[in-house]
Amino acid sequence: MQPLLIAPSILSADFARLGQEVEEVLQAGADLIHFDVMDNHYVPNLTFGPMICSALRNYGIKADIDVHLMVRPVDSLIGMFAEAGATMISFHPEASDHVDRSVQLIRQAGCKAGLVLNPATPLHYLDHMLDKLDYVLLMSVNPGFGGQSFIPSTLDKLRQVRQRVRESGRAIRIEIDGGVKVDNIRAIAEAGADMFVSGSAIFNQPDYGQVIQAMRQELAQAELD
Ligand SMILES: O=C(CO)[C@@H](O)[C@H](O)COP(=O)(O)O
Ligand SMILES: [Fe+2]
Repeated sequence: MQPLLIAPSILSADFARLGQEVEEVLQAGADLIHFDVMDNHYVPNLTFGPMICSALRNYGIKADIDVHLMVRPVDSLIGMFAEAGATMISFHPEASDHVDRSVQLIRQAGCKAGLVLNPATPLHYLDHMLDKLDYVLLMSVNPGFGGQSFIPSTLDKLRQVRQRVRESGRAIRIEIDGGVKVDNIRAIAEAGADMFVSGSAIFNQPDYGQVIQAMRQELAQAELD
């Protein structure tokens, strides 16, 4: 099992002071930054693009930036985000006409590539792709908004993804995104996730370090295979 990583989603940060927010959450113990890109087309919300990513790099942020593309089409944004400083890029297979090509573009751009599965997206999207992916991002809410509740059936799906990853024999990370909090993170880890996106549970509290530490304490008690 690889180290368990906590990735705060800046969707719930204070955008008026984004650089400081990212700096603070990293100082509070976060491992990397989750960057939700929404286009008001693939999902019914609109957030930020590559310019904000490069602004964070120019501000001095050195941590991995995990770009979660909720956009259609996908390919035209990949190079722009890589140039802007993204180190990981994931996309939703339903939003790409050529999933394998999109993954190739991400890897050619020097980033880690992830495929995102919505709550109702079947696992067969992983067929023929697991050998080319660096991570699978499993949505535990429907994409588009922060602050939603974790969909409980995701735990079973997570166990199935973990089994597939195990069978692949590759060190593919499994990231979970949506409704992750101190009180469910341990069960999520036990079901097979090793990277945890959390937005509102961290940024809606005054002390980010306290939440991240509480999450790490829960993770330390998880019974992992
Ligand atoms: O991709 C998304 C939502 O579409 C997420 O990354 C959310 O931003 C997570 O926020 P919380 O559910 O943790 O508040
Ligand atoms: Fe996300």
